Amino acid sequence: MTFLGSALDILEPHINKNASYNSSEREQEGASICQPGTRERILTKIQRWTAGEGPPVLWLYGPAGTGKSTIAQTIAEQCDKDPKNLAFSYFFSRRNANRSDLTKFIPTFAYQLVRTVPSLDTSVRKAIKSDPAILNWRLEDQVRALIVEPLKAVTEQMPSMVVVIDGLDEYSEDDGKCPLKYLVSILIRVLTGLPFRIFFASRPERYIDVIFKYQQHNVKTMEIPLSDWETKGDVFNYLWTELSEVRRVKGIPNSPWWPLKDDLNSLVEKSEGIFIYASTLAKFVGARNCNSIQRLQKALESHNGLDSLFKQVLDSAKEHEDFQFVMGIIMFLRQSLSLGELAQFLDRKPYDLRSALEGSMSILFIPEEDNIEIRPYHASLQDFSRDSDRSGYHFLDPATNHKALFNKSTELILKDTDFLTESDLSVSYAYYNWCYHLCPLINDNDTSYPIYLSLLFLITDYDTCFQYV
Ligand SMILES: Nc1ncnc2c1ncn2[C@@H]1O[C@H](COP(=O)(O)OP(=O)(O)OP(=O)(O)O)[C@@H](O)[C@H]1O
Repeated sequence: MTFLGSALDILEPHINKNASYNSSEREQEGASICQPGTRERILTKIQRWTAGEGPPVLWLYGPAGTGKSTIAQTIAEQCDKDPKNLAFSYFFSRRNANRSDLTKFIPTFAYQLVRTVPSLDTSVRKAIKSDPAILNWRLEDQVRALIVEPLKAVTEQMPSMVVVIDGLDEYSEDDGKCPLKYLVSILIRVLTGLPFRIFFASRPERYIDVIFKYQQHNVKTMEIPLSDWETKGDVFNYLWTELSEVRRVKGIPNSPWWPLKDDLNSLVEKSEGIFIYASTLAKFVGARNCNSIQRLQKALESHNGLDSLFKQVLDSAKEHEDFQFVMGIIMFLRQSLSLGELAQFLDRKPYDLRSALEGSMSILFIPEEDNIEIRPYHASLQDFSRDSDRSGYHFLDPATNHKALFNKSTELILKDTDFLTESDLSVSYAYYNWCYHLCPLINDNDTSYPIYLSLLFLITDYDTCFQYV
């Protein structure tokens, strides 16, 4: 290795050029910043944090497609302007596995840091010159040699700088790669003693939650759940701006006004505040060479555009052997149950359910408390799961699932020695809904159903029975 030139020249062959907020790969991915008029409150909160308010670590988390990367992109861009205090930005990507290669992570960090603080160039260069193998060292030693020591060597007063790391859930540990928890904990442990503020963003996966909750170095983390921030108004503004642009570009006449405010409101309702729905729709309606007015009408009449997102999440969630069963039960329950009630209903432990559903936390709300209901973030997940044309091999068969629910209900009722008690909500669910789950099975030739039916007629309330039979 030659040492002519600056630290940037030496590091350049060893960095990942695709992962920073302003890489061309990010541009090709369609990375954008938050449209003006959207996300104002949450951006203000994060801007206050970048300016020094609150603990040095921030974790923004939220369901799939709600706009986390767009917020991370906005913060990275803002910090890279005035005052220029972006130390490093790194966007992991599910689609671009090259970004999970951590051998380039710290050299990329050092490279970007030297760009922000040119006076670090000499000490970084010296460090690599003293031992060129640094670039192959383990992560923690690389951070110390390429970031911590050079920062200690500069005499100038360092401003507080921001590190933006997006998509922790998109980092893949496959092929024996360094576990995510090491990466996060090394960064937190080593960097928080320095003038860094670290912004992480990810989906609300349990394994990531555990990393932040149980990290061992007592560094406080500010957690921002994206679902706590109302987005319908933002999605309305977004659609309004995007479709007004479509009207302008396509020369759609102003009278009658297009799009109608009522139509936009219906679309906002359909989106349930999930940005990816709105951005998919805007692309669909605004595509070149199409009749945008007809397309908008079609979008209003059709199901929404979250199917590919559902498939992506379900593909990995179904790896848990119990996932399909528990998911089927949740999708076909007549009314939602809390996690604890559902566990009782299925004669499982709450932990078993959490574990079975672990991979689906970005489309299903899995509460931490047992007394809170499990629910999909987007109601269309149910329609999707029940429609084989949309869901393909993620289709949940109504007969199989109603049968499972009916069987569980009968088991509970027949075991209920405290005849007709309603003290336990899972048993109460069984009493009130066994018939609802039986009805779709009426043509099923399983001979036990007539027997169950007559038994249950005897023990449950007749009004409920006759309502459905
Ligand atoms: N505030 C916003 N203004 C404009 N567009 C937005 C905004 N938020 C999100 N979008 C658009 O919505 C889509 C989804 O956003 P984004 O990728 O940021 O979501 P995400 O929560 O990071 O998704 P995932 O969980 O899949 O990583 C993108 O096309 C993005 O451009």
